[in-house]
Amino acid sequence: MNNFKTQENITDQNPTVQKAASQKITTQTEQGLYINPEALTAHLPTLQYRDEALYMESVSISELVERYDTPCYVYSQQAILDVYRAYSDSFAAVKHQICYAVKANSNLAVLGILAQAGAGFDIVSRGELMRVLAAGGQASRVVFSGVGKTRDDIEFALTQGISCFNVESISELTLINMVAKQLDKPAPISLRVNPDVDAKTHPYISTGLKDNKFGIAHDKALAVYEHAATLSHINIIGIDCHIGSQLTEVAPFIAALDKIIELIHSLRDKGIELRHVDLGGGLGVRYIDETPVTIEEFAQALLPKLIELGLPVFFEPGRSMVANAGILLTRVDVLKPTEHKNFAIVDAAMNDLIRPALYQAEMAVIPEVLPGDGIDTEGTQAWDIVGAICETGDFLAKDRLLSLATGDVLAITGAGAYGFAMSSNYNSRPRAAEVMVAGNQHQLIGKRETIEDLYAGESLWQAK
Ligand SMILES: Cc1ncc(COP(=O)(O)O)c(C=O)c1O
Ligand SMILES: N[C@@H](CCCC[NH3+])C(=O)O
Repeated sequence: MNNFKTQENITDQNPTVQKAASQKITTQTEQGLYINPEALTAHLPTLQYRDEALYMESVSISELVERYDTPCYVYSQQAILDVYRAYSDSFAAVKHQICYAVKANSNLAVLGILAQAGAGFDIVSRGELMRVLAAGGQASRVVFSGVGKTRDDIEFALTQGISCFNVESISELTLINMVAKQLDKPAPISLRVNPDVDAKTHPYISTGLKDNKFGIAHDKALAVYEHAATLSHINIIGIDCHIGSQLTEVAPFIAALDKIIELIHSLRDKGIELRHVDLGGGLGVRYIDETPVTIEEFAQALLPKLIELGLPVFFEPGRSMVANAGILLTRVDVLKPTEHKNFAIVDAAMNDLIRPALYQAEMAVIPEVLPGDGIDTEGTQAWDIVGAICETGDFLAKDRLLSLATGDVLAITGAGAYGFAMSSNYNSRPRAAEVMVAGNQHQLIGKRETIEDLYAGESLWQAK
């Protein structure tokens, strides 16, 4: 049986990393990457070791595994609220609204605790708005982003009384005006401006470059605002931008803000006065050993310009609110060492967590949160942690130095954002359970799907 001795195993075998491994989060060797679980969790807000056992808040992970089984997402309520408060406190010097980006994690319990804390929400579909309302959120604190809002979406959002549509094209503006006229209810809008700023992030999650589908080009925005001002049922109230996700530096945010401020001045010159500026989301998190700017540093960098501007400011954080509040627990089913590579096949897969497959995202794996009593392997080796799906791209982590046995439960950290929210049923796999922890309490907040659930809405062809 394994116990929590991975670090000793690796340092025994490889004296060159002996000292480094004791303090550093990562040690890269020729064989693979070693992640020191204790150094990693020292940077995670509510995940920590007590007597070599892993806890989230005051609940031991082994208790959660025994109760809810694997694969299972677990979220810390405290961690989510702490980040929300960090945003609120850091921007206290300006009037602000934190509109949590629902797409990052749209579980009702997550939305509910944020709604209770006073958060607003950034949504991209009618479905997300319905979730916010079902969780007790207020429509009057909702901003609606997205490039493809339908007539149905617009009608529903307008009827519910959302705060603002972040408009991404002229054709959307025309449609919103038309729907608003039919309902005889003027629509509050911002234009989402694409400032053509390099967010220096993965190309799939960069949204503020002129080649990206998002927003209205910065050099066209003034003309589109002037056009919007002529429309009978459009009420111009703000300006918006969102340049990408997992930004670790503040410079791209500042570059985008400068361009937005320049536009606000030009709009004032044309007699168009705005009531708020929305700077989107995008602040990055530490998955392993990245060093993104903190929320406090982010605020300190933006505040002088925002105070001078004198407009209320909206933010739409998604990842930074929830990523490090969540883990994905998964069990090692099969160990398959081969001549070239060692594969650990676990019970979670790309259908549960697609970020590694889609963006080659590196997420940390904590071994042996519950030791298995299955087939052990000899000490620390490099493993690819893979799912059982029939895709070569089905991996959760590659070349990780770990000591594994079948039955071991592993925790993938940073899984609170874009984890369950992006999951699917590929290969007819039921989606995982979701659990929330608060203090010494825990609760199932998302039931594991059954296989019958997967085809409950389907029917056999009936020949006539
Ligand atoms: C319009 C908009 N707002 C907010 C977000 C949230 O971004 P993040 O999760 O990086 O904070 C996104 C996603 O990137 C988005 O597209
Ligand atoms: N899904 C992405 C972020 C997308 C942001 C949405 N605009 C990720 O996991 O990193």
